[in-house]
Amino acid sequence: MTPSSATFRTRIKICGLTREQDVDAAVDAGADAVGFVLYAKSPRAVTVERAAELARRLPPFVVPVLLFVNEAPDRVQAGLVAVPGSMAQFHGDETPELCGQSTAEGGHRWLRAARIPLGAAGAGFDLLNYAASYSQASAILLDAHVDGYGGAGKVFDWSLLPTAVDAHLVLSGGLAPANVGDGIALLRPRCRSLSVDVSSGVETAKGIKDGDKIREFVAAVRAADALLAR
Ligand SMILES: O=C(O)c1ccccc1NCC(=O)[C@H](O)[C@H](O)COP(=O)(O)O
Repeated sequence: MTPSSATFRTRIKICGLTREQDVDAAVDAGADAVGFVLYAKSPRAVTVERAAELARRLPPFVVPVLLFVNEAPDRVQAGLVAVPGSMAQFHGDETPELCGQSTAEGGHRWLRAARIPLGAAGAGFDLLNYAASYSQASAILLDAHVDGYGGAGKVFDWSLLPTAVDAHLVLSGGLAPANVGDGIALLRPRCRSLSVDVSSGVETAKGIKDGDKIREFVAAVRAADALLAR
């Protein structure tokens, strides 16, 4: 269950990109994936066409992730076709069946966002059952459950998570250079693999990323990996 090697490298997704310079900064800093929010109500929203345009800047092996909230399957499929090499992130109330239906054509990989209540209420979230229900997902992205679905910069109580989850996990929700190392140290031993995802913590405004904050965040992840490899 735990990573096969002590030198496991935590993968990084920088989310909510809207500008060319921010895509370039994320790639240059070492991001493994970049997220484009296709949920129109988000202040970070981009159109499919804009996501495709931004994604054309990506070198090979950096994955464009398209974020959907309760989107119709045909529009999810259209987005995945419009952005070659992309994967979907379902961040609404999509059922396992709907996620599968939306990605079946083309066999796209996809992420399921699990939105965990803040504070002690998070103890009631049954991640083991949730992960089992979404066993076809490439990974379960753990985010804080706040109004507006996501991108709120809020941290849920990581200690409430089970001590062992047989799934690839992506820790998300209020991450920043100051806390990401603690999250990696706590959660990496509990899952098949751990990645991290950040939006607010590397911004100066919603949808406007800061290159220095991105570089700081990546450096903090690398420092955490180095510490755990000792
Ligand atoms: O980022 C948004 O605006 C957003 C809107 C609606 C649904 C999902 C959204 N973002 C999803 C993400 O994957 C974010 O990176 C994640 O929620 C973490 O955000 P933050 O706490 O700001 O780092």
